[in-house]
Amino acid sequence: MVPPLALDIDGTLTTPEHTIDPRLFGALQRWDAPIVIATGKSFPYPVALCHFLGIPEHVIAENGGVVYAGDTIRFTGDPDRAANAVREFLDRGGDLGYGDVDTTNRWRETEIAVSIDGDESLLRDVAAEFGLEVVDTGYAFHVKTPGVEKGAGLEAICDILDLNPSEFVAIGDSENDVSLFNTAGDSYAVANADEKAKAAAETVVDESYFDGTLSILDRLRTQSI
Ligand SMILES: O=C(O)COP(=O)(O)O
Ligand SMILES: [Mg+2]
Repeated sequence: MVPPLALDIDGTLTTPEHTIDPRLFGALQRWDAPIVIATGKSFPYPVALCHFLGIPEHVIAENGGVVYAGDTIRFTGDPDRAANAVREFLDRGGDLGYGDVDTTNRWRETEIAVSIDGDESLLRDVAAEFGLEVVDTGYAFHVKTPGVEKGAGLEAICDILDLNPSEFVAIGDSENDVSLFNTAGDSYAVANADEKAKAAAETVVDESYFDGTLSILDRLRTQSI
């Protein structure tokens, strides 16, 4: 039996060009155990990914702020505080960096993302004043409520689906995956992972991006035979 998976998206299921690696489709469609997609992206992104992969929508979005599985959706965090902090960031000359339509934040419900090119030190100052934290995923800065984490999201999904987090294998690439690694029974970081993710993972593989994830899936499949 292959183990249940908790998979990060950016840096883990993607290519260096930020696109979904097309080999993901075959790899996950053949996976005979629950799969949770756990991301910092807003809710529609992982839902759409599951939908088009043809797998059940077991989703942790917004770094744990939104959890969806079965017929249940759960929200955690303080969206008003995040909105107030970002208003202050903008008032002091900061820029979210996503233009007027801003599809990165348009459907965000519990936290706010700022472009990785944004003013990090201003953002960190303002977030601290509002009692919020900033998570750097390598793809964006996320202004979020402390304690809202992918790991807590995995516990919530397991509660909904009557699974045990210790059965899961987590794969990720950045500091927003550390809590996921600590909650799952086993954990892998791909070679492009940041230092925090590498330090927290049980195993760091030699390959990067989806090459790394595919090598982990092959390894898990072989171990399960
Ligand atoms: O949205 C981000 O900044 C990163 O997303 P990820 O958690 O899927 O890597
Ligand atoms: Mg990632």
